[in-house]
Amino acid sequence: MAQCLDIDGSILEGGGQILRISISLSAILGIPVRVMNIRAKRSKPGLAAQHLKGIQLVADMCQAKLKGASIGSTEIEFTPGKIRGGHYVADTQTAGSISLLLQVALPCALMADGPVTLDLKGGTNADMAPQIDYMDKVLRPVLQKFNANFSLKIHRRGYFPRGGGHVTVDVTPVRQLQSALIMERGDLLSVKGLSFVAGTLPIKLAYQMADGARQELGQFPNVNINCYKEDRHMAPDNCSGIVLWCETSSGCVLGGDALGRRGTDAHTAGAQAAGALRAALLSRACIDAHMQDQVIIYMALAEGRSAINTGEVTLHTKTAMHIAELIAKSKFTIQPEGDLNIIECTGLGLINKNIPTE
Ligand SMILES: Nc1ncnc2c1ncn2[C@@H]1O[C@H](COP(=O)(O)OP(=O)(O)OP(=O)(O)O)[C@@H](O)[C@H]1O
Repeated sequence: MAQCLDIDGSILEGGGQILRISISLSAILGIPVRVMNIRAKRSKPGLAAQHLKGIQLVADMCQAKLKGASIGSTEIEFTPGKIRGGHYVADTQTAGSISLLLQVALPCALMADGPVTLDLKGGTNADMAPQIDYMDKVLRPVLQKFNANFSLKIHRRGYFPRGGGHVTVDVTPVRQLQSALIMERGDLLSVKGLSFVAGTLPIKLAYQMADGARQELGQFPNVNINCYKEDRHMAPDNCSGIVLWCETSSGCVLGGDALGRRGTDAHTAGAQAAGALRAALLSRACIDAHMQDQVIIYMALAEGRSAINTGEVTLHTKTAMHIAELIAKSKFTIQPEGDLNIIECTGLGLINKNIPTE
């Protein structure tokens, strides 16, 4: 077993993402890690429910030894074993994000020795995290370019503060991730979206969010936003939100999303989601700002050179690159090109020996 690597959780972004990417890479590469100063830059440092359940999920998947993992803990040690296929369950028991449980577990599931089913419980549409619909409509097609495939089924929606959402994700592991060149934006084909309300909130809020989004996206063709109210069995609690995604002729998929807020005009949530997408489209970036940090681990593990043309590089992305360089030793570069930046990496080309050559 390799020597234990110390990771400082307070560097750069200093949030939960450092922990997730460290644990995923530790499990995949078989490198024990000690993560210290966990979420040191947050107002309430240490592990919250989503982080704790996420690392326990990965520990389960690879029969890791996990020390120091409890709510509020600022230091953990993770000694991974072999990643096994099978059925795993994680429940944040709060509105802690299901998407972020998936963010830590998905790269590991792709390197398991057999098919993986994840039953994930918590928040489906939570703040400061991708909405589950973003994972399905934006992350999924982007990851397909890396030969990383998954399917997801939403059984029940969970919102702040109660959570209670339930999503099943099926993952077929791969022998090797492939590199991706996401460099040509192409022409915009269409913008699609969903604008929802749930619980006792009136459907008019969904229409107002969609109106706010359409106004912001006025200059683009084929904007089609589906407004609806969630079935009360599927989503008993109150919430509203909007998720937008677009496709281009070269196969780029970009998104933008927002949740409605009590006391804030619903138009504003729509305009916020659309504003993020509009800015990315006008800059001719090939992925949106939130996708950047989420693809770094796949670039680090894939075979060969990946390159992605994107907007301003976020602190989350620089943080993910730093951790990937530290644990996986993959080298990243950022090359400015006018208003855009090309993120490049020659990946490890990790081979999952349990999966036969196709
Ligand atoms: N609106 C959004 N749409 C899509 N992805 C998002 C959105 N907001 C945040 N994300 C993504 O969710 C992840 C959030 O990571 P981050 O470390 O900030 O959160 P966290 O684990 O909840 O920890 P912390 O509370 O410490 O910030 C990042 O991958 C980020 O890109």
